[in-house]
Order: sequence, then structure tokens, then C-alpha cells
Amino acid sequence: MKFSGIKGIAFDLDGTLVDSVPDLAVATQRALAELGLANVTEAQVRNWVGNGATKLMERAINASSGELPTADYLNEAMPIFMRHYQACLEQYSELYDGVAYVLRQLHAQGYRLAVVTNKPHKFSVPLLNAFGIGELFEPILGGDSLPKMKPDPLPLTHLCQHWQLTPQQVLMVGDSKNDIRAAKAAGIASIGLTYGYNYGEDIGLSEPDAVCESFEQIPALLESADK
Ligand SMILES: O=C(O)COP(=O)(O)O
Ligand SMILES: [Mg+2]
Repeated sequence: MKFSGIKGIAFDLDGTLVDSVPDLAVATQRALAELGLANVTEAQVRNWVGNGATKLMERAINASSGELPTADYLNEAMPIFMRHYQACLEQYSELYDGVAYVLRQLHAQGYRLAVVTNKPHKFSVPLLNAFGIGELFEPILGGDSLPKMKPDPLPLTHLCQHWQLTPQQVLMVGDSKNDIRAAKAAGIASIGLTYGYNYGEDIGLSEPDAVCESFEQIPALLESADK
């Protein structure tokens, strides 16, 4: 059974724990306006989330101006985006249904919990703390915490070493093909969630070990495996 013997669970953040696109969209729109570029929609931003803040801005500038930004232009644009996102981080973002309850339940059952996100670390910790769940995770790894981010397996192999657990004892839960690809490359099992952001694609196509429509389905999968 794929989920038996699991001792630690790595959770993705954006689109898995928190519906953060409303604020990411506002920050993107404000940054584009400050740069004198055309506006983009929240629906567009939803499809650009997944490879970290710099990729998000690169995709937004590309769509807005019709051109891929140069490295210099992107370097200029990033602090503008970061300033706007810092100012609205948790304004319109929300935890998905059941997230706080299920995390507390898993924590109380003795599972080790981590966040492995491509979001910059400086936003990840305050966002989780704003929803009162930050203290449940150790560690919280951001997209800039290590030299490579998901879909590279590095954050997950690092996590296994940090926890002193084998890949077979760790599970990845995420909404994006980057989460599933990272898990497969690290040799760990994965659950794909259907409600988040995956570039508009079906998460099932990435072939996670299980697909869930709701966060609340996760404990039952773990329990059935350990019976
Ligand atoms: O910041 C992103 O692009 C995605 O973040 P995530 O890895 O938590 O989904
Ligand atoms: Mg995600």
C-alpha cells in the first residue's frame, strides 16, 4: 500500500493550503501599473502560478507587453512586485476548506509536517502565521531556500535528510504537476488535489498516487493504508 508507513508529510502552499491567487493577482496588477504596462486578469494570473514569484512576473510582463522581459528589466520589476505583494499578502487569501482542522489532526496523530513551496520564504512564513498554522510545520522551505525548486527533487530529498526519514516514509501533497514531478523524482508518494492551480490542466495527468477533490479526504487515505 502506497501510503502505509508514512511518518512525515510535505505540503505545497499556494493552491493546496491557501487560495492565494486573489492577492497574487492584485500585486501583479499593481506592479504592472507601476511599470506602465497593460493590465492582466486574475484568471490569467491563476495560470501563471507554480514556478515561483520571478516566473510569475516574467509570464505577466510577457503577456502584458507581448515580449519576454530581459534579465535586467525583470531585476528591476521584481522588487516592485515584492513590495506590492508584501502589502496585500493575506488581504483576500483564504485557507481552503478543512485545512486547519485536518493539519491539527495529523499533527496531533504524530505526523511530522512540512511546507515545501515555490513561494519565496519571506512570504510563506507570515502567510502561514496569519492563518494560525505556521507553528505546525518544521521546516518551511520556500522556493528560494535551496539552490533548486520543485519540480526538482532537491527540496524533498533535503527534507528527507532533515527529518532523517527515508523517501518511503514521506508523502507529498500538492495541486500542481511540479509537486508530483518532484515527488516522483525523489521517490516519494504523492497526493494530487484537484481544486488548486495547475496551469488549467487536470492533475490526474501527472499520475499522483491518489487524487483528492478535498483536503478533508487526506486522513482517510492514510488511515486505510495503515489498517
Ligand atoms: O509560488 C508559486 O509559484 C507556487 O507556490 P506553491 O509551490 O506553493 O504552489
Ligand atoms: Mg501549488
